Amino acid sequence: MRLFTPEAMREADQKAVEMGYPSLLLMEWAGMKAARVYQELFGHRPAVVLAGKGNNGGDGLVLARHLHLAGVPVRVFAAEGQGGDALLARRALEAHGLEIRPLEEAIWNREEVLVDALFGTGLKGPLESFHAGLVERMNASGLPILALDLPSGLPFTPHAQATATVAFAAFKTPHLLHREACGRLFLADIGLPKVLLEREDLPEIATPEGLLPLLPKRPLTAHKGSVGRVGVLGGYRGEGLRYAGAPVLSALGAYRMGAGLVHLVAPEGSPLEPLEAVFHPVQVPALPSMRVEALAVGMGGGPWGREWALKALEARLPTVLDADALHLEVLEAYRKAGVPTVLTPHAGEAGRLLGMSPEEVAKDPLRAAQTLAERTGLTVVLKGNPTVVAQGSRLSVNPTGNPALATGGTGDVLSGVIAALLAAGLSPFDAARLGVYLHGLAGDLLAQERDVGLLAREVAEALPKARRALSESSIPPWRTV
Ligand SMILES: NC(=O)C1=CN([C@@H]2O[C@H](COP(=O)(O)OP(=O)(O)OC[C@H]3O[C@@H](n4cnc5c(N)ncnc54)[C@H](O)[C@@H]3O)[C@@H](O)[C@H]2O)[C@@H](O)CC1
Ligand SMILES: Nc1ncnc2c1ncn2[C@@H]1O[C@H](COP(=O)(O)OP(=O)(O)O)[C@@H](O)[C@H]1O
Ligand SMILES: [K+]
Repeated sequence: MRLFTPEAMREADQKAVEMGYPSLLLMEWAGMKAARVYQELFGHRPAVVLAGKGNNGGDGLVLARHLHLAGVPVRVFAAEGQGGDALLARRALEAHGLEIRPLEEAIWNREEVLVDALFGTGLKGPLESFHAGLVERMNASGLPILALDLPSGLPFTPHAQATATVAFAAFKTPHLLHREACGRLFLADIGLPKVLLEREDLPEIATPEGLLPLLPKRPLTAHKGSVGRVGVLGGYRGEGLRYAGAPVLSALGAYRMGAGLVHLVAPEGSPLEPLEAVFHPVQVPALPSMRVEALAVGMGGGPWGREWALKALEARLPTVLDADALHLEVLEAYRKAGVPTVLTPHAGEAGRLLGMSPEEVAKDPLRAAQTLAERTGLTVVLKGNPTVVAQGSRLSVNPTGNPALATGGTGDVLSGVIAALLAAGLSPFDAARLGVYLHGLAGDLLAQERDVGLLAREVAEALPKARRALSESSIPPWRTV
């Protein structure tokens, strides 16, 4: 599945029309599907539809007609001056005898649900004056808001803060970059010819269907030496073993992701955990002899991070470089050596590598991840919401994960997860996108019970359940209607 920009979506719509597909059908399906979601979420609770004068407003007018036909009480406030399909939608609604009042008179009461059909992909620049005020009034109402296609105002501020959003035909960038404003996500197939949605040049959204074939299989004859062995190198002696837990969490991530054996190389005196690991206490960063197929390097390494990474490079094995191992000259050495490498920076670490502030990175994570991948020639996992995986010109945006994961050590777990998948034979890009998806899904499963107060080790423990959920496709990140 591809992530569309508003422009790419407009192109697809235009091409559909050129192919002979009537745009009015798209609008009809959009409004009808959105009405179906409305009823699923709110039943017969009365609706107030707020419609702009473009096609997004047109979708709202179609929805109003379908709700009316289904017996849901509807009041409609619409901007004046519709043309094209939106005008036809208006006439069709009027034909049913529904009164359409001017948008300026929009008012609602406590029993109602607001349908935001003000602006979709056609918005140019931030909302101002009347529209800004209207959206702020909607948000302050405390009423549920169902946004059609996009919460109006996105990607700018102010914007509607939706309870749920029905995206039409495909997800667009704001759905994933401003997930918080969208509430629950629904994806509505509106009958757009499928070929128009196959755009290899656009970033992919990682989906359960796309990732499932990547899950390493475990044959009956599997043994601990055949399913992938991981070496974890990290920790730092100088500050009284302050981050001694980081490599342990990485080892847990690797085991819970299915590694057959995990070797833990850490400073002398580090905790001998997890019990299942093979321990290699060292005086200084070193690469002991061990039979492994992939490495996770740098967690809790502090000033030792650089040395850990340079020592690890001697193994010439697929490697995950995390945290303190992330230095430009280290990355250059890995690129030169041609070692399959995944780096896992958060916005702060990526910003340091790119010479940007963390805020600039977070503002456009797709571009930041791609720039870092191009500059280093390696596979980049830019962690955050959303996490973005980049390699060369390939970009994959991850839809799982939630703020419950914002707690110390969850990134360490992720490095072990990706290393386990590398050890199982996946390519860096596949190990990264599958690992990130399952790690986020583990967090989502836990957040169903508790949305704060998670421990990183619990995220590791939830990984097998996430793996099961993926193979049964039982926890989709959105609903398709
Ligand atoms: N074939 C299609 O094109 C389809 C489009 N659909 C809907 O159409 C939407 C896109 O429709 P449009 O391209 O008409 O655009 P919108 O309806 O999103 O908005 C366009 C209108 O907003 C005004 N506007 C833009 N920026 C503004 C600003 N900052 N402040 C105030 N007014 C502003 C424009 O002058 C125009 O009147 C999609 O999001 C989707 O909801 C659906 O009906 C499905 C099919
Ligand atoms: N708000 C959030 N939404 C989704 N995922 C998040 C959020 N906050 C943190 N995470 C995830 O949690 C992990 C945190 O990693 P990191 O910052 O390296 O932590 P640490 O160094 O403590 O292990 C990353 O995988 C990140 O994507
Ligand atoms: K909208």
